[in-house]
Amino acid sequence: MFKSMKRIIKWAEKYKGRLYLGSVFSFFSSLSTAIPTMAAAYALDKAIAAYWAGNTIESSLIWQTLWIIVGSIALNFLLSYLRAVLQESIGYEVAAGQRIHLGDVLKRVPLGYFSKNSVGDILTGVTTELSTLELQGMKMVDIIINGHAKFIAILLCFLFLSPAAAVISVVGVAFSSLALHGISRHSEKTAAITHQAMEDMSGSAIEYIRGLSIVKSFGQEGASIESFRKANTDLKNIHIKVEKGYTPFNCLHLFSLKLASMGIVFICAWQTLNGQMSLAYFLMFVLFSFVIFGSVENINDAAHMLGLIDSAMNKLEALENAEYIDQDGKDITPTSYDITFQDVSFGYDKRTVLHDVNFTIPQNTTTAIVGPSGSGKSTLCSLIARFYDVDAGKITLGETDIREFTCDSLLKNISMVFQNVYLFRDTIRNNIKFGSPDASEEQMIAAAKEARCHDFIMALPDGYDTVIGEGGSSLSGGEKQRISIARAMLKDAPIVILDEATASIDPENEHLIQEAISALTHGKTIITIAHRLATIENADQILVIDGGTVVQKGTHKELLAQRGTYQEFIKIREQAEGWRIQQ
Ligand SMILES: Nc1ncnc2c1ncn2[C@@H]1O[C@H](COP(=O)(O)OP(=O)(O)OP(=O)(O)O)[C@@H](O)[C@H]1O
Repeated sequence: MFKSMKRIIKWAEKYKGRLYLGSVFSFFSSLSTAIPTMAAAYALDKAIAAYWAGNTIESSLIWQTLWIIVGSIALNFLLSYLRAVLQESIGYEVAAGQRIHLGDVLKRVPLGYFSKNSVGDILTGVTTELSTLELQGMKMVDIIINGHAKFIAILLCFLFLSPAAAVISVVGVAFSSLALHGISRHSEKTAAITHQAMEDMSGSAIEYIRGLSIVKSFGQEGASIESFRKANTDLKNIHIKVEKGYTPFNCLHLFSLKLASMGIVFICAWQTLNGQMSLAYFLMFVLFSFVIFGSVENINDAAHMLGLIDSAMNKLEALENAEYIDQDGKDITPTSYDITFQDVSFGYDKRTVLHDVNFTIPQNTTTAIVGPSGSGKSTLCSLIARFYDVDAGKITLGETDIREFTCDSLLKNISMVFQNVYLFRDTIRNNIKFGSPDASEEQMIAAAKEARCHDFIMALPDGYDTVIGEGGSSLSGGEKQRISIARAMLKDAPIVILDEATASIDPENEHLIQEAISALTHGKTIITIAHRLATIENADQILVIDGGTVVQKGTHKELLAQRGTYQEFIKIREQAEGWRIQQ
């Protein structure tokens, strides 16, 4: 339990001063809660003594007692307030910083990380697990420190007035600590399983929601609802099992404290009957016997929660320690924008996808990459942007191996337009300005005009302030494409990687997208996964990829003259587009 607490304090290291000062206030606030009862007992004792002596009760005693009670209540309020001000926001402040940091970590890990770790795992880490720490971390530290502080404060009074009652209290707390240790151990053992079940639940919920359109269109519930149901049942069963395992320790913890309360009442009654304690102090002890353990009782929940927090911290540490792809990268400005692949091989996991790839893309030229589905075209583009690192060989930009760049300094030079456009749930303005947050309104509108999307944006009721749905769900495929082109245009990077849309876009949209692409690529180094014959024909260089290697390389004319994959490919494209090109 204390080990977990130390971890939380380390987590909030930046705010350690506030945390400790808050604990000091917490201790004195606990001490001040005992003062009214003690003052009342003292006054009652004096009053009873005066009554038996036949004297009148001095009014000054009543007033002094009253002022002490009012003063200690006010002091308690002030100290509790100061503790709350100092401690309660710490969790939120640390978690907010950590969330940004985790976002940065995820931006810098290789994309392979997301294949090895499920979205559910990562999502649970940055949301649920971090929230557990954020909402509960400081509270648990307070419950444990405050719980013990309150106990020690009242124990000091006991030591002063009845050492026997103090001994019984310590024995009661010692027994309850054994039970708390059991709760901690049980929680440590089960927390990882509980978190895994929560991650599975998130993962299957994401999968189910993502696949809903398919589920509806096929009128089937399918495997996704099955795994959602299974994850739900597993989570319920694990929660019930954990609660059942925790109940005996919890009962033992509460039982030892209740037994100690009864022991205090008995010993004080015995001392009163023997004339060793006054009636007033006996009443005070009866009251204290109920409150002394009140704060220690709450520690059982904290002990259980600390196990969960520990497991959440393990998960967050694993996320934070993920290796950056650009760990040793430097901010480099390339000497030119020539891109060269030298003996490049690469595979996802163990399966090699690219073998000994060699080619050069000279600056300010257009290279079309063609080849059958699954041949490795997108993988080539991902390697240029360093979404993954090559397994063998090297890729250079200018004269420099791209592994020497930081991701930011490399990607500053590259704009990418994907077939599957992702737009953020934000305004159209912010989506266009995503890669260039400092761009002016005029520059943003100019890019939108060049990308042929200004007119349809202005026709929307809120224009550029229109908030689009997650992933761009409230726009058509063609509109999303053009916004992504405007985004790339505004970035104005010297290298453009383009995955040409093959989706069945209507002729009007295709025409607009082609116009937008021509504006985007003017005077740049272009690498395009090309499907349209016009693009292929006009490229300065065509790379034909098949089975993960470059099988042909040259201009359209040169390749058409050769027998091979390219001729086949062109034949199929001609049939698809319904026209023949002139040789
Ligand atoms: N993230 C990934 N993890 C594992 N394997 C992958 C991953 N992405 C692609 N692959 C595999 O790598 C091979 C090449 O894929 P790639 O997407 O580069 O082909 P492509 O030529 O672009 O295909 P298409 O024209 O259909 O988009 C395929 O066999 C594919 O299954």
